[in-house]
Amino acid sequence: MDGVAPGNDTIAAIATAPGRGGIGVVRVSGPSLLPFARALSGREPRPRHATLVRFLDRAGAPVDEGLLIHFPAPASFTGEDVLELQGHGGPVVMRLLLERCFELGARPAAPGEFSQRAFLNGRMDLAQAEAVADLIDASTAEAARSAVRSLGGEFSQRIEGLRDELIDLRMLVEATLDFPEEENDFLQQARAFERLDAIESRLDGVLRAAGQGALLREGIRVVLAGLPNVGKSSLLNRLSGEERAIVTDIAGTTRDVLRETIQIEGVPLHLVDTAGLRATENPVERIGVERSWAEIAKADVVVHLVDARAGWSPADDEIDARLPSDLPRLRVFNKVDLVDEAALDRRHDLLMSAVRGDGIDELRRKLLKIVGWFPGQEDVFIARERHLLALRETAGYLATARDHAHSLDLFAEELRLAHDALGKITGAFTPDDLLGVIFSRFCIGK
Ligand SMILES: Nc1nc2c(c(=O)[nH]1)N(C=O)[C@@H](CNc1ccc(C(=O)N[C@@H](CCC(=O)O)C(=O)O)cc1)CN2
Ligand SMILES: Nc1nc2c(ncn2[C@@H]2O[C@H](COP(=O)(O)OP(=O)(O)OP(=O)(O)O)[C@@H](O)[C@H]2O)c(=O)[nH]1
Ligand SMILES: [Mg+2]
Repeated sequence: MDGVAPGNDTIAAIATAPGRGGIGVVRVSGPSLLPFARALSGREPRPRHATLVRFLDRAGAPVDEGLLIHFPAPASFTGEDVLELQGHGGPVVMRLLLERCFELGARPAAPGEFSQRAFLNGRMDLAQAEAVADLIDASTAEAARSAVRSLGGEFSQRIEGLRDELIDLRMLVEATLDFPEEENDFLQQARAFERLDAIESRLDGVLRAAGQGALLREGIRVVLAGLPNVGKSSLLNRLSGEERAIVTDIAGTTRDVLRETIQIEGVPLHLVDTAGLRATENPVERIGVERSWAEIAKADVVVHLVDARAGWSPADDEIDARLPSDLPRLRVFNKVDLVDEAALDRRHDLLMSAVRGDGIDELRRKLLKIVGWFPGQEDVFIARERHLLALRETAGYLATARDHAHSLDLFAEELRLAHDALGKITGAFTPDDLLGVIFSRFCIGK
């Protein structure tokens, strides 16, 4: 994509996935599209009305018959003139319609370029534009609902509320910079530290809420690990409700990594079943074990399964010691249907039977708890890792500001940095190259 200068050229893309049946939309955005619309249809479309037209080729022969809608600037999605060509959605006819738009002077839209123009023309802020992409990519209904909340501006409004308080404080501080002899007095009198406290606790609330939104968006990677034959694949099948993995009583059944995404309370859980961890001469199994460790390295949480009949063994100690030290883990004793619970050793977080179903609900609850999901929330807005980083950066500057209370200059500077960091979220202060990266990850036509 050529930077982020507001485009003054015309772009076009197929905005619906062409497939069997149904209709398809080609979307066009540019500075002035009435001549375009006339050449395309031989008609004068009425603003914001669907008009049944023939889309004509250069020779005036119909390419397709469909609905044409003209959204004159600035009341359109991008803030520019927008045309929508709603045709018969087959891949060939949609391609012909798109080619015709190129003939009339449009060029292919880059990924995310419609949203980018909407952002650059002030139709939405950056967090809202990102929510468009997150809505499309949502993997659960809850994630989709949260994305709609962010799209509607709930997240942005909370950021703006914070920003306004920060601006108030900054104005106070900056106004006093010219009177250095009053510094100490000033910070006390203006209740600067109380204001800072208030901002910090508000920021804390946003950070927590955004953390929940990021969980909904990204989901969590749960790796099922343990010695061979303890029931990892049985657990994957139980949680996904499908006979996804091969289960046998032969130790070393699973070799390749198996993935299955499920959801708990709308939080996507990316489950990974792995080869049982043991030293082995078998070269195929050994590669499987290496892959298990590679998955563990990328996990958000490990479910360490143990056969309850054998209990926690020295081999389990070895596995546990080799897990990354900060990786959350659940020690789960499986196959409790085969043992007398009273006789069990106590080194477990949970008792379970993948076959009979004991402990499965508790496992679900514990997994959510361990990654910090609070059950029963209704007003979550979608957020991204990028937003969390910006919020943490803001918090860092505010904390440093407090440490610089002896110098109004330094205090003011840290507040300025906090303000800039916060501005990255809505795009009020986002470097162009970062914008390019963000929008290039959207799909074409968005
Ligand atoms: N046909 C169609 N459906 C669509 C879209 C689209 O572009 N075209 N959208 C694309 O994402 C989404 C809806 N988002 C939209 C957002 C703003 C405007 C728009 O024209 N806004 C003007 C007028 C507002 C009004 O009339 O109230 C504006 O904001 O000034 C259109 C669609 C989903 N459905
Ligand atoms: N009774 C009982 N049997 C179980 C339970 N969970 C698993 N099994 C049995 O234990 C055996 C091994 O199960 P798997 O799920 O293949 O074990 P795994 O950990 O994936 O084994 P590998 O892939 O070889 O590492 C199978 O015969 C399962 O039917 C359980 O909760 N109760
Ligand atoms: Mg297995």
